[in-house]
Formats: sequence, structure tokens, C-alpha cells
Amino acid sequence: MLDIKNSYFFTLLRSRSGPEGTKLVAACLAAGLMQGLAVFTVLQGLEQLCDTGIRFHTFLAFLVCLGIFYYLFRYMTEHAALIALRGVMEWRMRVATKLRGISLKEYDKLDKGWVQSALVDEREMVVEATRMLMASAASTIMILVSFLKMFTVSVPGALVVIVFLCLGLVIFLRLVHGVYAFMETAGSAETDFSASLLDLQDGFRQLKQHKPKTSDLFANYVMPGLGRAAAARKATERRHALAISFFAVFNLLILGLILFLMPGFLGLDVTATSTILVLSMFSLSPMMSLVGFVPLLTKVEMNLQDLTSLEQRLDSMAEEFEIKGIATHWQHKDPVVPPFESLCLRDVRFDYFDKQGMRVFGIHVDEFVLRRGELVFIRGGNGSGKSTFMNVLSGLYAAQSGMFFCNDRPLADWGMEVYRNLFAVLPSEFHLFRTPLGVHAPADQVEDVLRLMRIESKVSVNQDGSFSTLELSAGQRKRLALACALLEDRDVYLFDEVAADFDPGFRNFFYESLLPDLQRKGKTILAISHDDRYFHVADRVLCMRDGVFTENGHDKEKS
Ligand SMILES: Nc1ncnc2c1ncn2[C@@H]1O[C@H](COP(=O)(O)OP(=O)(O)OP(=O)(O)O)[C@@H](O)[C@H]1O
Repeated sequence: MLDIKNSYFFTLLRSRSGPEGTKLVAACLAAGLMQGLAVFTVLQGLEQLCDTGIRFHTFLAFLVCLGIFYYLFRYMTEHAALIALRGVMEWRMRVATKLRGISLKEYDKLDKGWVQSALVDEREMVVEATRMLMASAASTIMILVSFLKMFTVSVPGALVVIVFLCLGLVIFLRLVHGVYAFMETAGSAETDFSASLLDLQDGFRQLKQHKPKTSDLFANYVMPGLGRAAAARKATERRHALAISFFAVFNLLILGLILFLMPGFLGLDVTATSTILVLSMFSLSPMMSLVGFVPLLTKVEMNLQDLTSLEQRLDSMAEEFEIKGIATHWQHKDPVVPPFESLCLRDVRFDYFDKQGMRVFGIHVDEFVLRRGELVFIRGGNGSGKSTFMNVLSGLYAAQSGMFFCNDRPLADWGMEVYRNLFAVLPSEFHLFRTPLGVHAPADQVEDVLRLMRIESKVSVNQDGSFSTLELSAGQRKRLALACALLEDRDVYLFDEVAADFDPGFRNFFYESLLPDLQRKGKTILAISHDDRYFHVADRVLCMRDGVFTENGHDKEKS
């Protein structure tokens, strides 16, 4: 059953409305009163019609009520909708910002389908529910005013109508009771369905290539997911339809009761019967929209509950140093990074654990030193821990133990944010942004780097600073990503198998010219590489095996 006090929707409106909330409540009350007064003038007009004929001042009063009602109704629906819109947009923005505040390790564990469906745009539904809420609240005032009038006509008549109406409402609420449970099932089924749709998008290429893969995905994941979601949704819709239809019929039954039974049983005359009938008709139709609001409100509650759960989950996953930043504002100033001199890791351990908490793999670095201007390669077999080491070194994975010193100062003195910004990282799997983000280089400098990467004939820079295209081959994408890394102009470059997609000519240029040039400019480079024919350009080659550095790398004394 909907708990209004703890409702996410009402809490959102309450917390966002501020001083305007009081004005909205006043406008709502006044609009309801105007609606009630309009009904009175209609009743008065009816009486006058049977008597001496409608008087001009009654018509004028009716028009005045309508005019004021129009103004108030417009004000309250517009402003309430804007409050709801702003509230939900800011909430989503806050959750998206918190998503950025969690560690890479926690991000990898997150169910992306759930994140997608929780963050999915439910603005329209929330705004629609707000409009309906305001209209329903005004109607409720009008209904109360109508019942007061009914009591002045006939106390027993009014009591009978109220008793039957309450009976109808109780049965209606009993019928919608339990819809929440159905909706929770529907929500989790829809999340599973969204996850299988993510597979469809991310694996589009492989699915397009092979029919059996597509058949498997659709037959065993997409369709059953859709079936479960549809079945769960069907149950909720049936329950809602049953409740609303019952209430609609019950309303007509009340009108029939007034017309056919009240004159006989309560001895009401024609005027009293028709007045109660008209007042009931005016009250029952907004009552219908009020009960129609319940299903929408339930859906909105489910959506906002999902968003709340995601936010709570992200809060529990937030990295210690990010908590203050993301809680205040994401637009805090970019960190100032001191010039790099040296880096030293001592007795550092990082372990992966499975869901049962069992260690599945780990790295242990006894001692690792990197000095300004060095060019160091790391080699090693697949799964030996090279990328994991790079993630630990760059601060993306938090080591479980060990010491980090940067420029001979402990990492705590630097702060994680400053430390991370020391590096320009090009991982083996990367995302190309439309613009070189975080780069403040002028367009001609960007074009120079594109020329250096030999992709100037393929990609140029638009006036707004974005790249002209990202429709590139795998090697070209890598070169563009490398261009972006160079434009970041950091002191330390971390490259994870960057040359894997390069053609022989560009690979030669990368190892023989680009890396030594960077080194001459004082940059420090640590690169994971399997290209042993170019190992001679490095100052040192380290070898990783089973998560530890072994001896059989090589050192080179450069002249
Ligand atoms: N998120 C994770 N959770 C658990 N284990 C992981 C995770 N990521 C990687 N591993 C495990 O850690 C080990 C090392 O992986 P890593 O990616 O560091 O190897 P690598 O040396 O870079 O390999 P490659 O040369 O194939 O890229 C692998 O056995 C892998 O299964």
C-alpha cells in the first residue's frame, strides 16, 4: 500500500518546493473553492430557471469563478510541474555524478542493465503525476465543498452518499492493494530485460555475423526476459483495470441510488433529489480521475525507488577521497599537479576476490621505481597481471597494502585526485570521446598532433573543437586515442599494448621515434608491450609472471 509519508514522489515535491510550496497549497485550496463556487452558481442558476429565470448576477458570478479558477489552476499546474521537473533532473544529475565517484573495481561489479534502467528518463511520468496530483487536490476541495452543500439540503441524503462513496473507496483500495508486490516483480523482470538488450547493443557486430548467436540470445535471454516482464506487468495492469472499472460502475450505482431510492426511502422532494444528484455528479467525475491517479503514482514510486536504491548503492561504493567532492559539487576545481620526479612502490599487494570472498588472483610488487625521463617496458604472458599492475600504479585500483611514494613523499600527502592526474593513460580498451576532453590546446596544436599520428587526412577538428569523425579503423582509432593522450601533456605516460593495432610502418615510428622523442622532452613512459624487437629502445624491460616481477627482463645502460 502506498505510504504517503514515506513516498519518494511526495518527498521529492516537498523537498524541492521550498517557499513556493506554501503558495502552491494556497493556490490549490483557492482553486478548489472556486470550483465549488462555480458548482453553487450552477445550482443557483438551475433553481432560478425553474423559478423566475436566470439572473444576470448569477451568470456573472459563474464567469468570475471560472476566470479565477483558470488563473489559479494554470499557475499551480505549471509551477508544480516545473518543480517536479527540476527535482527529478537534479536528482538524476546527482546520481550520475555519484556514479563517477565510485572506484573502477566497484564499477566493474555494477549491473549495467540496472544502472541504465534506473537512470532512464522518467521525467514525463513524474511531471504528469504532479499535474494530476494538483488537479486531484483541487478537486478534493471542490468535493468537500459539494458535500457541505449536500448537508444543507438533506443530512440523511448526504450521509447515505458519503457512506456509499466510502464503501466504494475501501473496496477500490483493497483491490489495488498488492499491486506494489506485482510491480516489484515487474521492475526486476524489466531490469533483466534491459540487461539482455545491452548485450544486443554491445554485441551487435558478433550477433549480426552469426545467426546462431542471435537465435541463442533472443530465444534464451531476450524473449524470456520480455515474457517475464510482460507477464508481471500484465498482472499489475489487470489489477488496476479491475479496481478502476469497479469504481466507475460503483459511481453510477450511487447516482442510480440517489435517483431511484432516495425519494421513496428518505422522502426527498424533487428539488432536494436533483440538487443531491447534481452535486454527486460534480463530485464523482473528479473522484474518478483521483483514483486513476493511483496507478500512475504507483509506477512513479517504483521508478523513484529504483533511483533511490541506485543512489544508496553508489553512496556505499564511493571512494573515500571522492565523497566530499561528489557530495558538494562535481564542478570543483581541477587539481594542480606538481612536476614529476620519481615514483616508488614498496611491498604493494592487490588481490581480486570472487563473490564468495575467495582470492582469485593478485599481484605483489616487492619494489618498483620509476624516475623522471625513463622509458620502461613491461612484458609477460596473458593474465600475468600487467594491466592490473598499471591500474594499481595509476591509482585506479586501491592496493590492499603497501607504500606509494611520489617525489619521495607518501601518496597521502598528494591526495588520490592529484596523484591520478599525474598520468596520461591509454588502456588497451578505451573510449573515444567526440572532443579531446580535458585538453585546452588550440585547434592548430590538435591538428599538429593529428599530423604526427598520420591521420590528418582522415580526421580534422571542427569549429566547436570536436573531431570531424570517429568512423575509423581499429588502428586509426588507436592513433586518435594516442593523439588525445599526447595532447593531455602529462608528465607520465602509461600505455597498455598501444602498438597492437598499428601497421608495421607506424609501429616502427611509434617505438623508434615517438617514444624516444617524448623521453627527450622529459616525459616518463611505462608501456606494456609484446614487441620484443623494439625492446632495445627501453631503459629497462620488466617481466611479470603470476602477478610478480621476475628477473628475466633486461636493463640497458643508455649513453
Ligand atoms: N575484475 C576482475 N576480477 C577478478 N579477476 C580479474 C579481474 N580483472 C582481471 N582479473 C584476473 O587477473 C588476472 C590478470 O589480469 P590482467 O588483465 O592484469 O592480465 P594481463 O597481464 O594484462 O593480461 P593480457 O596480456 O592478456 O592483457 C587474470 O587472471 C584475470 O582473470
